[in-house]
Amino acid sequence: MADKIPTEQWAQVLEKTGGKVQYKKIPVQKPGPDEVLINVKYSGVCHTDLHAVNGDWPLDTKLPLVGGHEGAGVVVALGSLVEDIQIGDYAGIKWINSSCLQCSFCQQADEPLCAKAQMSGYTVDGTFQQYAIAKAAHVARIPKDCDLEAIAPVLCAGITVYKGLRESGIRAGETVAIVGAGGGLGSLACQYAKAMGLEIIAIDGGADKKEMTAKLGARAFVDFATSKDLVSDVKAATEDGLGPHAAILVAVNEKPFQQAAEYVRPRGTVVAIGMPANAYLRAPVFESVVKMITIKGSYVGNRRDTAEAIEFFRRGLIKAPYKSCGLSELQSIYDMMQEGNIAGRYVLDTSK
Ligand SMILES: NC(=O)c1ccc[n+]([C@@H]2O[C@H](COP(=O)([O-])OP(=O)(O)OC[C@H]3O[C@@H](n4cnc5c(N)ncnc54)[C@H](O)[C@@H]3O)[C@@H](O)[C@H]2O)c1
Ligand SMILES: [Zn+2]
Ligand SMILES: [Zn+2]
Repeated sequence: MADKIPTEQWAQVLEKTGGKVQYKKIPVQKPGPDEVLINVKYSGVCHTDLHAVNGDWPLDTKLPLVGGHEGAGVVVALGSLVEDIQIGDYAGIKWINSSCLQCSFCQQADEPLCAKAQMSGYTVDGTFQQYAIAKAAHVARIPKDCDLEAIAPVLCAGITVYKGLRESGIRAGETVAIVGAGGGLGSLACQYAKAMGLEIIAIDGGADKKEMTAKLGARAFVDFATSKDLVSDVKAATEDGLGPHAAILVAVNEKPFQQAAEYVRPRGTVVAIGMPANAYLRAPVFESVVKMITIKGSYVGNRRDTAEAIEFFRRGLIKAPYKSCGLSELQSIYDMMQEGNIAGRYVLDTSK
């Protein structure tokens, strides 16, 4: 028997952009006809949640806001139209909470590009609460043999970097630079890249992140804080000195977005994923032309990418480090993240 659904629950609520989150009790919502209610057991904390708190993107959030979009839990209630997922199933709430499923983008499985897409923990309440709602069509299906705590970071970080690696067109045996490799997305990117048979050059700062990325499978580490010439150091880290085949940018500063086009090899691809505030990509036109460089953005993933990213995890290929703490401690995680002091991901236990 499923536990009775309470009418009230613990949540972290942001009242005002730029303020602090407040741990308090709020009502549990009821799912609409095409929605499910999920008892969120664990939620990862993504840097996007911090962008939402700081209000540093050119896109307003709802307010008051319950953030969070890496929620892993158990389905506890179904809307009247929902048939393909059952009470008791494991499910994940990801960034794309819903989309219209009708526009030309949705029809081609580009649902993140849907103009009517709703985003968990941004335009609708997310996973920093014990019970959260999502459209049944969009919730991630999580197999029962997966650990809900460990899989939480896959639901944004994992899907996003898996998609970004695919978008880069890189092939097994080739070399990828992962920029911001010691952070949440970066640590997952190292694991997906390793599982895909890629050589990894990790770029980030500090001894902790160097050690962590080495354990995750990186062959080389370039420290952005101490390197005197980052472009040459990255090129020098490739066997033939020509630079990596692709760069996956998951850093939260602008500078690396202005360096990558200079160190990828001819025909190389730069994939922008991180979204530092007010930042621009920059590339030298002459070299980009004569080296035939591709520069592109990559935004989360669709439902198929979600299923594939989860399958890598289920097969035991994705073991990214995470630290656990209680939902009540979210503000202190934001403070550490702001300073760039988190190696890997934090996962919140919503029962604490
Ligand atoms: N495109 C998408 O779909 C998508 C999805 C999720 C997150 N994001 C964005 O990705 C970014 C990263 O998120 P996260 O949760 O991994 O953040 P994080 O804070 O966990 O990690 C960021 C990492 O970047 C590193 N870094 C900072 N400056 C750097 C530099 N100059 N060179 C190399 N590394 C540097 C930091 O040390 C840190 O390890 C955020 O902007 C987030 O909003 C985008
Ligand atoms: Zn995210
Ligand atoms: Zn649509």
